[in-house]
Amino acid sequence: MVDRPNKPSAIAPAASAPQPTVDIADDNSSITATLPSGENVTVLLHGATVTSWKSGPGAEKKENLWVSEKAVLDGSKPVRGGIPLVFPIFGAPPANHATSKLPQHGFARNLRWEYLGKSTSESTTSGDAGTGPTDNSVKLDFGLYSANLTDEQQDQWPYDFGLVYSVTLSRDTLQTMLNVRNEGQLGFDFQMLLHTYFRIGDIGSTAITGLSGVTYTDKVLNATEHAQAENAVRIAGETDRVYKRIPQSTTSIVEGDKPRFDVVRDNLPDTVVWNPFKEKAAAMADFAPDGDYVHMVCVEAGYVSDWVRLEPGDTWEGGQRLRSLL
Ligand SMILES: O=P(O)(O)OC[C@H]1O[C@H](O)[C@H](O)[C@@H](O)[C@@H]1O
Repeated sequence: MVDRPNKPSAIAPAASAPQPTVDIADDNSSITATLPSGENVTVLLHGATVTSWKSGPGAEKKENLWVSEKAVLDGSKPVRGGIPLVFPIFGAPPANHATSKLPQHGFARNLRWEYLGKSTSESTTSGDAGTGPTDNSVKLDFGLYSANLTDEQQDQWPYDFGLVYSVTLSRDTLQTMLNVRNEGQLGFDFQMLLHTYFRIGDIGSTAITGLSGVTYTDKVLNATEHAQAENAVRIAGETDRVYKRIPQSTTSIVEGDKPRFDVVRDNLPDTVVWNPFKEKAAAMADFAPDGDYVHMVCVEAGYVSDWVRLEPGDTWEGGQRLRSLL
């Protein structure tokens, strides 16, 4: 028999057993963080786009985000799905404005971000004091700086800035926060938006609530202004609405009579509700399968009805907390 004096004791005391830790996988194009309880998030460095977020009570975690089967993930165009980050302009830029030369939705979703690292935390949930199960969370930080822009992009938007985007995963929530710092000598104006594509069962039985009484611009109806009369926004055709200066902080996505997601805005006054529906979905080269518009809805928290003004040396922070109710 082989003598193995250094073999660790098989009956080590429980207290010294290693605690399960957050797993981080980095394949040089994306970062995936997995909690010991199985929830996970993947962030593509291209655009710092969240491309997957899985959670749920059982061992089999469920995908919360919709990503097109034809989404382009190689950095040559923005990702059709997940959470693309829109900065410093939402939509087509206005004429005669500092953003006029930028592409639709700006440059942040088109550039490779830097992974800055992770921080983890643990909290003990209720139960007997100190002995309940442990809840882990992990925060992934990503950075984009004016120096990361091409010369052409720097000419198109000639400001010095630093962006830090923090994606925090905990048991049933995903928080995404953007910190914007003006590092230059000139003040600038920007818009930002978190273009979240939620995966849903069926658009026909889905409603968006929490927008009652809010004024919106209907981009499908020639940018006309309306007030949201009903509590539930239902989608039965192409929908593209900018809900502005919303007093309530939470917007919910309800499937049938069951709440499915809560979107809690932090320092973001507006929300865009978008579904391309049948014809527009079929016309988009990177939207697949064509019929999947029934399985997605975009509820996009942002600062888009106005501009955020940032003077030299100042910082601004805003974002969202998504809760998956499974
Ligand atoms: O095709 P994209 O540039 O990704 O934009 C997709 C959509 O984004 C937002 O929801 C806008 O309100 C829509 O007008 C736009 O069509």
